[in-house]
Amino acid sequence: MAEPLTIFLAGGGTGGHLYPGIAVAEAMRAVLPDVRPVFLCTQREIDAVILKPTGFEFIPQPIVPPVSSVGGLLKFYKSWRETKDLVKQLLTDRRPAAVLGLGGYAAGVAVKKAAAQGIPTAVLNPDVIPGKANKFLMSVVKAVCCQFEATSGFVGSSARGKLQMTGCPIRSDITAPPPRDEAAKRLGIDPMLKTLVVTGASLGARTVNEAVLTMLGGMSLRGWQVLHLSGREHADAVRAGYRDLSVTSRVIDFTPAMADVWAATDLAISRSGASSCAELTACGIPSILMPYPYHRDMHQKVNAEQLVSAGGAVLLDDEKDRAKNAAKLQPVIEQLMYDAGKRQKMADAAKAIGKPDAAERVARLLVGLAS
Ligand SMILES: CC(=O)N[C@H]1[C@@H](OP(=O)(O)OP(=O)(O)OC[C@H]2O[C@@H](n3ccc(=O)[nH]c3=O)[C@H](O)[C@@H]2O)O[C@H](CO)[C@@H](O)[C@@H]1O
Repeated sequence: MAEPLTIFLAGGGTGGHLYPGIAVAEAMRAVLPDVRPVFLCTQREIDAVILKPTGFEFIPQPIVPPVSSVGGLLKFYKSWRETKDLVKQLLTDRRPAAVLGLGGYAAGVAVKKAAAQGIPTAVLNPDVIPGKANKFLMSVVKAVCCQFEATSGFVGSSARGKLQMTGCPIRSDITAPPPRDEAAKRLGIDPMLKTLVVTGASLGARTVNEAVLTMLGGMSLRGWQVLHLSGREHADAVRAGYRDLSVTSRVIDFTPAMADVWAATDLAISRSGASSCAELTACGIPSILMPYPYHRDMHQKVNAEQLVSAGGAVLLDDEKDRAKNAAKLQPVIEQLMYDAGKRQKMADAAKAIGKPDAAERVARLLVGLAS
C-alpha cells in the first residue's frame, strides 16, 4: 500500500495564520483522501485551542516572536536554533512531500530548511503587504498564494512571477453557511432581531471593544442586537460593560463556530486581518473596518482599502481613544443600521470580490507540487 502523503503546514500564533492552514488541510483531504497534514505551530495557548478540535496532528515549535530589544532578539535567536533542530529531525523522520508556510515568525524555519533540502514549498500571503517572514521566504519558495492583486506592487520582480491569486483559504463550513435561524439559536441570540457583530479577530481587540461599548452608551438599538466576540483576555471587561447598557447583547469570548456567526450577521465592526477580510467578502457581509493601528507597515489598513474601494466596507481609523473612536463610529453605524438598501449594496460589492474556493485552489496547487 502506498504511504500517505505528508504535508507540513508551518505557522501559528494567531487564528489569522492557523485558520487558512486548516482550510487548506480540509481541502487537501477532499482532493486526496490519504494526505496527512501536520501543523508545525507555536506553543501559544491559542494554537492548541484552535488545532485540537480539528483532529489534525500538530507539533508546537519552540519559536518565539522577534521583539525589537536586545533581550527579545537574543530570545528569538535561541528559539530559532532550537526550532531548527526540531525541524531538521522532523524533515528526516516524517519526510514531507511539500511544506506550506502560513505566514508569520513560526513559518520561517520549516519553509527555509525544506527548500534547502529540495522539498517543494509555497507560502500563503493573504495580506496585501507581505510580512517580514514572507519577504524572507519569497526567494526560496515555488509559489506565493495571494488574496489581493495589489500584492504585486509590494514584491520584487523575481517574486512577481510566483504570485498566484488563489484567495485566502476559508474554512469549508463558512463557505457553506447554515440557515440563519439555526445559527442564531446555536449562538443564543434572537433570530428575529438584526445582528451587529463586533470582532477584533481571534485574540479580540481592546480598543474596538471599548469604542463599541462607549458608542452604545449613547444610542438605542431599535430592532437590533449585538453579538460581541470579545477575545478571551477581554471577556470580563466587555461583559461588565454591557451590564450598564440597555442593549440586547451576547458576549462570547472566542468561538470556533464562525460559520454560525457570519450566517447571523447583518452588519459587522471588525479588524481587517486577512482572514476577516476573506470571510467578510466570501459571505457578502457589509462591514466597518477598524484596522489594527500598531503595525509599522499598517498592513490591515491596506487590506481594508481593498474592500472599501470595491464598495463593500467603510474604513474607520482606530484612534486608540475610546471617546474619539465612539464619536466617529456612531454616525456611521446609525446610518447603516437603518438603511437596508445601503447594507445590501455593500453586501453585494463585498461578495463580488470574495474568493470562497481559495482553499481548494491552494490545496490543488500544493498537492500538485507534492506529487
Ligand atoms: C494583530 C495581528 O497582527 N493580526 C494579524 C494576524 O491575524 P488575526 O488572527 O489577528 O486576524 P485575521 O482576521 O486574519 O483572522 C482572524 C480569524 O479568527 C477567526 N475568529 C475570530 C473570532 C472568534 O471568536 N473566532 C474565530 O474563529 C476569524 O473567523 C478569522 O478566521 O494574521 C493576519 C494574516 O497575516 C494579519 O492580517 C493580521 O494583521
